[in-house]
Amino acid sequence: MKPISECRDLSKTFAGPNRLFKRNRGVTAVDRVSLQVMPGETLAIVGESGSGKSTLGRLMLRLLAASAGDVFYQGESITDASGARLNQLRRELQIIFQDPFASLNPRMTVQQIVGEPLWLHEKLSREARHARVAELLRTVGLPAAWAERYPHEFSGGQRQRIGIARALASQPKLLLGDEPVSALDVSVQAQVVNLLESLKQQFGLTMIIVAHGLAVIRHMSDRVAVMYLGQIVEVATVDEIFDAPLHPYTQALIASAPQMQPGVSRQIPMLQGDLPNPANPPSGCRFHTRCPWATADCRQFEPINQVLSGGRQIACHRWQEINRDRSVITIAPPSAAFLRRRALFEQAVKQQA
Ligand SMILES: Nc1ncnc2c1ncn2[C@@H]1O[C@H](COP(=O)(O)OP(=O)(O)OP(=O)(O)O)[C@@H](O)[C@H]1O
Repeated sequence: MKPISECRDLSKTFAGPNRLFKRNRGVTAVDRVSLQVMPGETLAIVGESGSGKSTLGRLMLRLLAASAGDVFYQGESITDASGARLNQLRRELQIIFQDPFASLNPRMTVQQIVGEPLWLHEKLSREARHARVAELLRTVGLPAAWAERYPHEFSGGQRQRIGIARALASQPKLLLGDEPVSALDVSVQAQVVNLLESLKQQFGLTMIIVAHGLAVIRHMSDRVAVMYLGQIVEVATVDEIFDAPLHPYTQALIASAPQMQPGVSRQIPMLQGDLPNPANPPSGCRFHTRCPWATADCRQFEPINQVLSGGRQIACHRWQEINRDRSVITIAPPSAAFLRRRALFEQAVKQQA
């Protein structure tokens, strides 16, 4: 099966406030990330605030232009897509925003909000638009008769449903949920999560979910990519991430949510300190300043992203030592690219010695 969405060595640097200052290099929010999203799956991107999750999601939807690297959609490079092609992509690649209060135009009725893409992209007649909006509202669990109301007349959960109806109006293939439920009450969160799940089945959608909330991720996703300071440190199935995380950062992240694994959390060091400044990330492995396992090598050299059996990925110098007791892990034969990078790494270690 080929990925529906993919990025290779993707980077995004936001310029600093004053570009005239040479020392102000800006923030590299996403740094040489490679990731694949398979058709029909829900891939979650997790990490602390500021780790680059939203930026990566937006780059993969071409809502943002990359600074370097490539983005592919259905096998086609869309890195430099523009004009009519970009408009077409806007329909197929949709986003649901975190804040249902800010993302809907308060001066437009629900009919106008949800009907806008139908008018813009499909040029549907007024009657056809009304019928389609009514159908979309029913699909997301809202009465069709509410189409003439304004966003302020709805609760947070209902507004998020309107945002979902608007995204569905374009018949998307790939949906990015950028913290889709984090602004909602916990009871409403579960309803919206269940709605997204059932819509995914109904319309055969592929989803990328950007989220802090581990409970949401565990419930919704098939695979999880863990981000730290602009880089992906681990990619695995949701069960592997929660039951046998390999990267010390993933382990700390899971342990920081004690309700997820009562008892187990005590055995793993909790995450200490704050995320370093993304504008000036640590050398070597970016996690070394907070990692209880860090050695001199970790401080000096970036870890190689290793692909294990089943497509699991891990970028940590010491993951095997840290996880010595886990017999479940089998290692796939290393790729030629991995061997080349390891040879370069070993050469660099020798030169430093
Ligand atoms: N438009 C922008 N201009 C300048 N810097 C930006 C911009 N967007 C994001 N950044 C910076 O890029 C880094 C990553 O931001 P991003 O929003 O992608 O992280 P995140 O993991 O999604 O965080 P959060 O969970 O808080 O949304 C941060 O340091 C942020 O300040």
